[in-house]
Amino acid sequence: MGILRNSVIGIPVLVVVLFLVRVVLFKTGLIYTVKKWRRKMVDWFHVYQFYKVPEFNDNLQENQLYRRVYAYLNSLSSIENSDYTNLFAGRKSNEIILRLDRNQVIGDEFLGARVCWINGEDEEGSRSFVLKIRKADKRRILGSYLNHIHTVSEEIEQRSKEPKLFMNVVVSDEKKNGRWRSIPFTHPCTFENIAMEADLKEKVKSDLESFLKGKQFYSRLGRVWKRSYLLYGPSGTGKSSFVAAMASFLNYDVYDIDLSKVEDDSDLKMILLQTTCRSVIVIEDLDRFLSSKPTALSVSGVLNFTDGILSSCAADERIMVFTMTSKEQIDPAVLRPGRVDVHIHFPLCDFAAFKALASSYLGLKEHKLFPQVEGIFRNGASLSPAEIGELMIANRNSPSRALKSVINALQTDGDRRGTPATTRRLVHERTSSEDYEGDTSGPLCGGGSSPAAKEFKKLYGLLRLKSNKKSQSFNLARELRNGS
Ligand SMILES: Nc1ncnc2c1ncn2[C@@H]1O[C@H](COP(=O)(O)OP(=O)(O)OP(=O)(O)O)[C@@H](O)[C@H]1O
Ligand SMILES: [Mg+2]
Repeated sequence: MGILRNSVIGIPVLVVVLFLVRVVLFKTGLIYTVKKWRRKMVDWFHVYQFYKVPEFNDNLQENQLYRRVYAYLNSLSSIENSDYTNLFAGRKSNEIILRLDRNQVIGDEFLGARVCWINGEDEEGSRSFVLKIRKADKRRILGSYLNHIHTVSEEIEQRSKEPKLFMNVVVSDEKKNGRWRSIPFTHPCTFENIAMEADLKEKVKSDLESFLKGKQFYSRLGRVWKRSYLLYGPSGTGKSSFVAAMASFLNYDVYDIDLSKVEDDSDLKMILLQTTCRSVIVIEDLDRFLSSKPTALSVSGVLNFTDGILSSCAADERIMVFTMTSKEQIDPAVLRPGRVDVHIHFPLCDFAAFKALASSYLGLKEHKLFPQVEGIFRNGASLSPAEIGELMIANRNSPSRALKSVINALQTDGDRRGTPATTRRLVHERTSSEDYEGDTSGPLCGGGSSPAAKEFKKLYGLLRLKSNKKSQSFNLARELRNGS
């Protein structure tokens, strides 16, 4: 009876005491001391192995693994539990970053195993990280754990990297190295700013994302890990802006190759070999270069640059982008699949694009003048997004005035786009390109230089333009083709 009474009173008392001890441990922070003792006890019953990652190797060169471990450890959430942590201001306002202090310990878990890292520094100031791992876990996880650190730190570096814009320069013969000069790449354009069919934007984004994840896929196929895009369309339709958007989406550096500063094919090879991985390599106005060829650089030099054996020696994970006004005159071999994987057409504005511009430049979703603008577009008038954007910026304080000036410009300049002025421009491009290609076959080219044939070419150009206008409109999704 006494025992029963004792346990009836004793158990609740014990529960209350344990609860109070727990409250005291947590409130006072003594729990961390208890945990430390418990860890020390557990350590007594395990055999550990230590791995040191020094900051510098024997030749006093930077140990890349140290840099990776540093990035990895400082990204762990358990850094907050370390006894001593440094706080720094980040790049963005209000951003605070945590950095492990020297001789501090940080724990990590991987595949069910607990490991510890010590951020060591000796009296002489040599720094290193020391990994403490149970011998029992070492064989099971060490290899994959180091691989994991590698992958995570690479991602972190990629995310925190400040992209650069590189431009090729002409240097003297003795100094063939260092052909690139760079500045921080701070172009504000993103996919969101570009007036373009939403579906197409999504397709490009997912194409880029699947490219990023495709390392194994490309190596299994024995292909160089690169992807090339052709952006073509009239001036001011957003091709260069799109390149900037691609680069900021990927957080890649941009190498903008000015072909007029490339002496010859071997010079181009040298330039390519000096690019780094994870970059967008851009050649603007390729059609203009192909038709004028101001330097000793050959067309095959440019083609080898895109798909030759040299490509495999240069840095991996590259996006190549070519821009041009029109691809009609270009030899199909230049643009064959594999050489250029994705073609994207940038047309002049249609009403949908105009509305997207009005929304981002003027904050207008609807306006009483919209039906009139739509009617003008339907009649075939058009301007480039750059022209419309400029009018909107100039009149941004008065949306109605902005729309009226767009209507006015469409009725004057825009009208000419669908009729002789544009036609002349395109026919001229067409003719000069045919001259360059020296194509003497086909229905257009019998007696290609006679005035009658020229008239026929102009007419043909006009017909092509009209049919293109219908088919191309702003339905760009069809223009996106992957590897075909
Ligand atoms: N589709 C678009 N959406 C939003 N803005 C655009 C668009 N197209 C052009 N712009 C604006 O027009 C200006 C010129 O565009 P961009 O230089 O990208 O055209 P481009 O096609 O490269 O012209 P070019 O062939 O002459 O080099 C940029 O400031 C850009 O903001
Ligand atoms: Mg451009």
